[in-house]
Amino acid sequence: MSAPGAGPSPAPAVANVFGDGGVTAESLISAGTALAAESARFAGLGWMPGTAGNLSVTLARDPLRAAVTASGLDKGELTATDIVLVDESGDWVTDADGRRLTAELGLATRPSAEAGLHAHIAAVTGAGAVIHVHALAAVRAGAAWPEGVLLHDLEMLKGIGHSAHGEEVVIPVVQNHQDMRVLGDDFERVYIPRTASVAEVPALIVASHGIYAWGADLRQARWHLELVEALLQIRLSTR
Ligand SMILES: CSC[C@@H](O)[C@@H](O)C(=O)COP(=O)(O)O
Ligand SMILES: [Zn+2]
Repeated sequence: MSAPGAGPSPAPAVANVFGDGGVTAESLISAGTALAAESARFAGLGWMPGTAGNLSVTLARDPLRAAVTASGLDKGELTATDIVLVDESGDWVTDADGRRLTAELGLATRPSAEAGLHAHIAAVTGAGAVIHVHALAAVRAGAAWPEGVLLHDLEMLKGIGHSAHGEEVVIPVVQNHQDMRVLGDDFERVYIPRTASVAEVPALIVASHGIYAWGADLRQARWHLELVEALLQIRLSTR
């Protein structure tokens, strides 16, 4: 209990279960609240038809811990507890006795089928949040340019860290696969990390499926997603 005047105690970090990065029950539920709100936004845009799409927030690194949306739910109707805490492989985090966290915190019981790719993208890029939707322009562009979608001389490229003029930017495309380890390897093959002279492209098209976008936090991931989808719409309509 808190001493008088000391304010409420912080929620305890359960190191064995959450990892050593300071993940707490409080931060997990706060992530779930943000993921539900963000998910409703994309469902409203028609980018998550049926139960399509999933989102994650990175909560800790070394080892990686991410809150990912639960599988098979209507992504326009998520609540703060419709999430699962996963590790770097996208698997459920368990405590030292192999027990899952769900009962204590009232969390969902099945992580997104694509949690493995979320965790992989977060690990490789350092992203704080990853969003996956089934937006139409991404799927159309992936079909039109399976080797990657070339963009240049478009103002909105500035919003994903590139120049509006004189730079060729490729949104990578990988083939769809149900095994997230295969998709993760394919992602690494096409991902270009940021260097002093080259800016990262914070998005990946999965052909015949949808698009992943990421950023330092949920808001930046959303901006990247919306901008890339808009850029792809322009590319398709001006070819
Ligand atoms: C409605 S089919 C879409 C799924 O197969 C999948 O691609 C998807 O985006 C949602 O999977 P989920 O496991 O609910 O996170
Ligand atoms: Zn999907």
